[in-house]
Amino acid sequence: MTGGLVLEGVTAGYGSVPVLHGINLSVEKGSITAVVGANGAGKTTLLRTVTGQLRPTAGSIRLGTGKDLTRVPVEEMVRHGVALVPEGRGVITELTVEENLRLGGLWRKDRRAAAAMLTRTYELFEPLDRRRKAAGHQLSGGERQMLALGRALMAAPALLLLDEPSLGLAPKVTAQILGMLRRLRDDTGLTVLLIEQNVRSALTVADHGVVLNLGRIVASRAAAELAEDTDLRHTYLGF
Ligand SMILES: Nc1ncnc2c1ncn2[C@@H]1O[C@H](COP(=O)(O)OP(=O)(O)OP(=O)(O)O)[C@@H](O)[C@H]1O
Repeated sequence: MTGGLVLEGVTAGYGSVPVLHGINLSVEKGSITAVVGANGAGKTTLLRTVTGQLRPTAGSIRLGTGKDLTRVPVEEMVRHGVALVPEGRGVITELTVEENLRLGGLWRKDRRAAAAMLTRTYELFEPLDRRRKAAGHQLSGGERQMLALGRALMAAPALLLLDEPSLGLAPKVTAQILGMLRRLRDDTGLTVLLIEQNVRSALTVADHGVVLNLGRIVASRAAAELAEDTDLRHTYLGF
């Protein structure tokens, strides 16, 4: 397996209280991995640790390129090809769609590449193309999620991390957003790590599924297989 992202023995937490205990996880390059688990399982903590908002107290986090992310400051992550779509979406509601997107590509020195990426983003997200001049606060929940995704893609990441993209969205809109992730994976070979409460949707879109329980990985399998494992669903996912 080619690692898009590899975690080895990662332990992390808040203050002296560990939340994640020796996490080993390999996200295959060009695939979508969903991390699911009950409330408090440690999903958000895992994402915070990969993105450098929290420092692991043990273990390592590496990209497939070999780049060691373990001590990379959060603001440097984007330069190493790591982009986060945060929970609550992080769209700047006072700015227009286009201004938000341009912010995502701001750090890139190559202005022509950034302009090309903007065109590409509008091709991918047709609803955003129609609402270029609309302010963030005028958008629907689904459009905001699309904008957050588009903004992250403006950085041309190799690894995209998403925190609860379905939060507050109608099932149809969730399916549309998650369908876009699949298209992106197919078109660009993007590696995706997805944290979701919505287990069914997540395992439908993902190639691989990981179940987290009390800060430990208790299952790591093909997503379709996990979705069919009734015992596992009852024990760890509550349905
Ligand atoms: N900032 C914090 N300080 C201290 N403890 C925290 C903090 N954030 C989370 N925790 C604790 O870490 C554990 C894991 O929380 P985390 O938010 O990572 O879980 P989660 O799986 O994302 O759950 P949820 O879906 O409810 O957000 C919980 O016991 C939580 O109380």
